[in-house]
Amino acid sequence: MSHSQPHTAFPRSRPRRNRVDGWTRRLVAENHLTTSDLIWPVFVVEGENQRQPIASMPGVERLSLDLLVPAVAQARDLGIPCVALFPVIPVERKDPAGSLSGDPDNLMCRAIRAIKQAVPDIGILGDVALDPYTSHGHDGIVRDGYVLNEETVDALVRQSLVQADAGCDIVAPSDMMDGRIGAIRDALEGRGHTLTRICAYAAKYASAFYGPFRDAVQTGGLLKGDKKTYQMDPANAEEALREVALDIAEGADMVMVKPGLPYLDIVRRVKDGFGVPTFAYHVSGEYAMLRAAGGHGWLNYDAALLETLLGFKRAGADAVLTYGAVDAARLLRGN
Ligand SMILES: NCc1[nH]cc(CCC(=O)O)c1CC(=O)O
Ligand SMILES: [Mg+2]
Repeated sequence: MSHSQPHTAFPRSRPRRNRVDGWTRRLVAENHLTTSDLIWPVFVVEGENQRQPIASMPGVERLSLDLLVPAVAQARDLGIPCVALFPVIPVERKDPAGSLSGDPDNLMCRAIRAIKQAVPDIGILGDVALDPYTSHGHDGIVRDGYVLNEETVDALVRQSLVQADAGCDIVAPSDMMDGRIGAIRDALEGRGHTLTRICAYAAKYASAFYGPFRDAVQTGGLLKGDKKTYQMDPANAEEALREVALDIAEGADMVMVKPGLPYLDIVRRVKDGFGVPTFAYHVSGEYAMLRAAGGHGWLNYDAALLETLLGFKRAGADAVLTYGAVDAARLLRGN
């Protein structure tokens, strides 16, 4: 390309030179998004041949085990390294203590075993929290309106052990109780699960962006009040670093920041400050916003999704949980 220049006052530095064609842009790209950066969250329901759409999450479905297993195999074929499992528990199986969470034959454990048997080469991240199982929708055992810490940790330990026994590769406590990482780590070691990884939702904020997820797992209607006595205040950043430091000291192998886009500053500070594997959760409300705008033709969903995910990488995330993982993997592979 040649353009005539006025011989006065031309810029010697032209950053646009490195943007002039596709191959140069590729050559100088600082960050890359690959299928290896994706964790795909999926919702599991009881029954057979169940494929239930979720109104607030277009493109996402609750799947029964018989349909989940081939979907996970497809994700594996697309190069996605890991799936995150979330069970949808019928309301009549819920109780105030979330007892079903510790049952070795609950839906979650059956899903883990079925996937491990049929698709052994994909990682399974099992969410550890009581909210799918409690009749009040809180992530713990409630007394006098307060979620009890130690009683809840005991339940989370049981839940982690049944999931690890079922073959879960990564247990991921998303509850924000204090001290649970250490308790779970000790229990896993005590049971010989020395290689089970713990991904700590270390900096999880009390967020409005979880709305569609609560539709998906049908806890929204049950939940009274909010989760502000255990999930973090969106105003705080230094506190997130203290939370991460605690979870690493207690034995976490990976840490999660959640939600994603409004908290990219936290992702960057965690990565720079600790250098540990750092994941970010592009949560249901963030996904719903892209889908809604895309559905109206107000933006291009595919392009906005890839740009969003690359933004997570640029902020320092090693992997991103996103409901758009399969879409992104297809786009990255050009099919
Ligand atoms: N243990 C609860 C849990 N695990 C994952 C999400 C939200 C994920 C999303 O919005 O995509 C939540 C919601 C909550 O804290 O109420
Ligand atoms: Mg904590």
